[in-house]
Amino acid sequence: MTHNVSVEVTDGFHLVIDALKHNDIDTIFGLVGIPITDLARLAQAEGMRFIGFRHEQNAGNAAAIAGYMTKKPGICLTVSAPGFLNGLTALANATTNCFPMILISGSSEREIVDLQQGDYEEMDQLNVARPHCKAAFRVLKAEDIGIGIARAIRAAVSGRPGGVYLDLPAQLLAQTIEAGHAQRSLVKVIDAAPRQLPAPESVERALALLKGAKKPLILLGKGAAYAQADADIRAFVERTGIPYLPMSMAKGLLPDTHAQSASAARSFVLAEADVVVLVGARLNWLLAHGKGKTWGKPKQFVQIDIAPTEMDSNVAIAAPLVGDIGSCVGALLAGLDGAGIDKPDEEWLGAIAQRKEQNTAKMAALLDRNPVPMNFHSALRSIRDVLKEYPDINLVNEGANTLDFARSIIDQYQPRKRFDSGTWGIMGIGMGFAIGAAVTSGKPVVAVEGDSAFGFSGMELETICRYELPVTTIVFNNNGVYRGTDVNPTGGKDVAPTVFVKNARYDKMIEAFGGIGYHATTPEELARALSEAIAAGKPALINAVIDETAGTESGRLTNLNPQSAAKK
Ligand SMILES: Cc1ncc(Cn2c(C)c(CCOP(=O)(O)OP(=O)(O)O)sc2=O)c(N)n1
Repeated sequence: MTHNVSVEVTDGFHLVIDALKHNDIDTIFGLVGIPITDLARLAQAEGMRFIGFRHEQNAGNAAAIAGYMTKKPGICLTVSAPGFLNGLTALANATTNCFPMILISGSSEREIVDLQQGDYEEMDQLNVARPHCKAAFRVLKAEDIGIGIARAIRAAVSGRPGGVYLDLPAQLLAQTIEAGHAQRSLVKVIDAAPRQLPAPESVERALALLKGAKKPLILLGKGAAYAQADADIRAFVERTGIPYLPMSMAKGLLPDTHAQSASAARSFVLAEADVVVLVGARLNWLLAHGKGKTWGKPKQFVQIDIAPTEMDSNVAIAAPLVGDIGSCVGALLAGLDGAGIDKPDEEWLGAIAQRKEQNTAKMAALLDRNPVPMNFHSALRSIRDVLKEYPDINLVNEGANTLDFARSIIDQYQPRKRFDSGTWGIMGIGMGFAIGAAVTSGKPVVAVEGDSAFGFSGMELETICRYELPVTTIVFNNNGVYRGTDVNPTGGKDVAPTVFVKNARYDKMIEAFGGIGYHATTPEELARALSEAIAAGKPALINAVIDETAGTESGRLTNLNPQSAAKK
């Protein structure tokens, strides 16, 4: 006689969801399709949030900014090949910016891909991903899903955070596995991003260098914001009395109105400082590689970074401090009293104050003007004055002139509230970051967008409306990329490469999805619309008409454009 013993089984679909939830991950950003539609349905049915997008790059950007805000990897889920490739830009950008995220894509079976037999959406995704992310893994057996998710989480957040690719062939999801065995295969990641303490001698060396400094400067990078060591970083700045300069996404670690902020004297302090403490700021193109006329006189650098190989990347580092930023800053603070470091010279502080006063007066003169139509400055003054009333607002910002001017005009008062084009200067992060920030924080978001930049992700207005997110998008509409005045030299029918439809009404776009559209032609109209939109807490778009002649090609990066011989 045979006995039918029923064995409870589960499958790969359920195991992926169980493994994510087992590690306290509650949200997936993605775009459904073969073979992951049912995975998205199941995630939602099992109590996770699945935020469905209109393009995978925006879902990836939302996952990346969620990782930056929480220090837990954001999850992006896509279909194979084209969907994976659309997500790959966001994965690469996350890795470049050190945002922890995991791109999970369905894929074709190995035996078909490796024989190149022409499967539906066939691509060797694991090998395509590898050069563009921090780590990449593939899972072939259901019992390995738990360890695969664990490896991806640890790789994304440990050491220097970044993007991780996890390849899930379609048949893995349908694989069945005995339920008890499945449960035992789950892995809860313990201490995913362990503290990495600096060597005592490195701390002493750094403090000794600071002791000898006459014109010290602290430079805060977005790594300092990511570290969530806000109190210690503020204490280090305030106890040393050293002037500081925040990179754009580090703004708000101390309020931009802080007396020690040297932002209004940026060029002066970079050129004149003698010892510079880099806190989670890499000496890449954003800091002129630490050399040349931007940096003027020879400097000595203290560099705090979690990656030892970051040291000497561009210039010699006199005092490398390798470890996680919280541990490094904490060690400096602990050694401060015993190091006998004096407050900076009054002459140095006075020179900075004078330069700040001069530059602030120049900016005030620009901001006080009220040209018709608006220019970047009058529009940004209006936004600045409204946002002053919302110190915890999330601000997304991209464009060329819109990015450059907003960075110095709109003050930040709290850390991890400004999200922008970052290390790559990438366009297209706008709506993805806005959705990621709104879903992650549950708080209002204002996205200040160049009209070209907005165009990269504008279809996500429907996503914002569908989830009723408190996102107000302000489109700086100057009729084109950088500006709207270029002309086709041939006189032909085609407009110039940088010009858009004149006087477009982007506010009508959001109305198509039930959002609130505003059309603003003056700073007063802009301020009124912005205040109303934030108070309403609903999806809104303000079409801000900006003088089409106001832009500069490539904003402050004009010098990066190669000059064609014909132009010389
Ligand atoms: C993905 C991508 N494509 C193209 C660019 C080149 N680019 C582009 C296309 C910009 C848009 C500038 O136009 P805008 O209207 O957004 O901004 P402003 O009007 O504020 O100058 S800024 C910039 O560097 C980029 N950085 N990233």
